[in-house]
Amino acid sequence: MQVISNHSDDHAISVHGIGKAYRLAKRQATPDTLVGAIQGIVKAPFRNFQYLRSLSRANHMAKQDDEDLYWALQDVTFEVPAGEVVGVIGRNGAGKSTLLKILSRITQPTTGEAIIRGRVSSLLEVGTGFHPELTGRENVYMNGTILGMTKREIDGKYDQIVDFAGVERFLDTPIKRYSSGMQVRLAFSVAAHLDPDILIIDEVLAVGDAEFQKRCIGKMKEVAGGGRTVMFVSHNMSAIGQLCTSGVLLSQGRVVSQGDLDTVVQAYMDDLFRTESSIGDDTTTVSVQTAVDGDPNQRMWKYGSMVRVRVDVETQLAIANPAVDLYFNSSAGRMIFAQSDRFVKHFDSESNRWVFEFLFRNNGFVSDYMTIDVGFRYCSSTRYLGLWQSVAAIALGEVPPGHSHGRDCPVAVPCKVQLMEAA
Ligand SMILES: Nc1ncnc2c1ncn2[C@@H]1O[C@H](COP(=O)(O)OP(=O)(O)OP(=O)(O)O)[C@@H](O)[C@H]1O
Repeated sequence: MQVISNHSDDHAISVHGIGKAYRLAKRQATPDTLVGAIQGIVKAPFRNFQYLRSLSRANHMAKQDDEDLYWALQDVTFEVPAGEVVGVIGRNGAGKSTLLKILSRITQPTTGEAIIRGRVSSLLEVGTGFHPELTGRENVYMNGTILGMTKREIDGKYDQIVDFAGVERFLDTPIKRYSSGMQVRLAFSVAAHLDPDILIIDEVLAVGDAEFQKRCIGKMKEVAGGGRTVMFVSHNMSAIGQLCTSGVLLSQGRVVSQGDLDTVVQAYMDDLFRTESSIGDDTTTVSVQTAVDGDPNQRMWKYGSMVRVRVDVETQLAIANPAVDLYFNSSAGRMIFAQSDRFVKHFDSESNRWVFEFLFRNNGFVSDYMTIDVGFRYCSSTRYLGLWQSVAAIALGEVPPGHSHGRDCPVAVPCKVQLMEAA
């Protein structure tokens, strides 16, 4: 249950059986009588004491089958040779940030140990590592000192840090007045320039603009080229591919693939980019299939190609006005565009199945990937049924050289929506 710093061995990072448990908050029962309320007040100190003790037990005596615990990481074991650039990937909530927090000593593992060989510099959530009341300049020196650098060493790096971050005019302004973009630029610059042996970066590319992202990747390459070890979390597979030499794939807190980058990324794509799935309840099943240019196995929705989203609805309910809604979301979880078919005129009471087809052309929306939320609902005077789930995801390609980026219409445009009775 510890994070150890050590300087022998060829591995910069060795992680053995790391687990991290969080204790789930329990809802307190509300008394419904006056006597119950008085009893509650009398017993409160004892209850609080028990609760605090249970919180400390999460770190020391956590059992894998304890129902009050949520295991964000379980049995995570891997080693990173010095000088390697490792991409840590996985779906939202897989445990990536928790792992980086443990390696950066921001939080302690509940089980297992991490051995870190060398000085670690990390950039985790926006704002961590900075004191909000101190100025940009003071924070640069504070971070350098924490990393074990002398004032003279920091002086030597100072101009490069400020240059890279582009915050010259705000150096004497307290950090709390910086925008989140400025904070990230400065934090990244500090982390990357202070000569760490191990650089740990969590999803910095999600905050900055495209130009800054490019410079970050360049800088991280430079750091890696100097023989440093880099651990980099990103949802952006193109950035991972440009930068990393190996990967670790986390799924539900466990390592499911590690080593060769191509193999790890492929395992992630297979897991993430389902082309078929279904949701439902006792009465209704909604199945969704995607196909790109007619190929149901194709996961890449490239510039210029068509994606067909087919939604099959089978229901035992006699319903009117069924509606299917599609929401396309970026990998950062932001909705990019939506398409609804709310005005279904055709309804055959004999049939309990419909097929909705939506067709979209990629007119220049290129990024890493999008997920599709599909919802089916109907309203009647007495009943409402709503089924919502993220059911499919499609990876986007690059715009081929010489083609327009479709700036006038960057999102895909639905070209056809139709309702057909199933055969
Ligand atoms: N302080 C906390 N208390 C309780 N649960 C937590 C805490 N921090 C993280 N978790 C949970 O642990 C799991 C892993 O979270 P983590 O942030 O490490 O995932 P992630 O892979 O980085 O996700 P994302 O890609 O969305 O950033 C999530 O289910 C999260 O809700």
